[in-house]
Amino acid sequence: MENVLELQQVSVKFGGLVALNQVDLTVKRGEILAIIGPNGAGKTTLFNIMTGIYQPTSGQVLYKNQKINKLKPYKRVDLGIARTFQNTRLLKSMTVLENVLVAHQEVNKETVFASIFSSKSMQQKRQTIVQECMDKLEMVGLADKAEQLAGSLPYGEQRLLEIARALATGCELLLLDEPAAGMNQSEKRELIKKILQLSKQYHIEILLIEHDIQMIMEISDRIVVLNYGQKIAEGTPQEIQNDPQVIQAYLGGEVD
Ligand SMILES: Nc1ncnc2c1ncn2[C@@H]1O[C@H](COP(=O)(O)OP(=O)(O)OP(=O)(O)O)[C@@H](O)[C@H]1O
Repeated sequence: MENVLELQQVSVKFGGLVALNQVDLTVKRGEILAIIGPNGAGKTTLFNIMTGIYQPTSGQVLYKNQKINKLKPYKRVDLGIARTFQNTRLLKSMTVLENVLVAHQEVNKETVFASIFSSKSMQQKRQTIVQECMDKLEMVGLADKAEQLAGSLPYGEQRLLEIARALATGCELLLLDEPAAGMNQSEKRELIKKILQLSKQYHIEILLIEHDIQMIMEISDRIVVLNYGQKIAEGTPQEIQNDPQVIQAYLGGEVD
C-alpha cells in the first residue's frame, strides 16, 4: 500500500528530554491509524512534527514521498495536512457555516476575508465556496445546523464542527487529537460513525490520538504504541490487543 506520510528515524529533544526517539512511522493510503500511549509518551509531539509546529532534531518527515521537514505549518496545510486540537477552537459567536467559511482554503488565501463577500464579481466564487463548506458540514452531519451559532451546539457537535473546519482546508490527511475527549457515549457513537465514513466513503486518511481504547480498537486499521518517546509496538487492533508488552504496560485490564 502507498505511503502517504512517513516519519524516518525521527527524534525530538527538548534540552535534555528526549520526547521522540528514532521513531519510524507510516500512514498508508486509505487507513485509519491510531497513536496510543500513556501521558507524556510523545503523541502530541508527533502531531507537532507532522504539522510543522516543531522540526525534528534528527530524522525525516515525508509527505507523498516529498521531504517536508522544513515546511511551515501553513505550507503543509496547502499540501493537504490538517489537524484538530484537544480543545475546540471555534468562533462561538459566529454561525456554524461561518466557522467553516473562515477555515476554507480559498477564503484563507484572501487577505481581506470580507472582500470576497462584498465584490459583485466574486458572487459566483462565493457561491462555490459556500457550497463546498455546506458539503463539509454534510460530511459531518451538521448541514441542517449551518445557521445556528457555533457556541449553541452541544459539545459533541462542536467537535464535529472542528472536523468540518479541518476538512474545509482541502485536506487529504486529517490528524485528530483526542477527538472523543469529553464526549458522552452517544456522542462517541456518532463520532465513530463519522470517522469511519470520512475514511471509507470520502477516502480521507486519518491519524488519531485517542485515550478511549475501546473506540481505538473499533475504528483503527492499525495502531502504533508509544512509550517514553519510543515506538514499542505497531499492528492491527488484534495484534496490539494480544501484545503482552502492550497489555501489561498500557491497556491493563481494559481490553478483553
Ligand atoms: N515544548 C516543549 N518543551 C519541553 N518539553 C516538552 C515540550 N512539548 C512536550 N514536551 C515534553 O515531551 C514529552 C512528550 O510530550 P507530549 O505532549 O508529546 O506527550 P503526549 O503523549 O501527547 O502526552 P498527553 O497524553 O499527556 O497529551 C513530555 O515529557 C513533555 O513534557
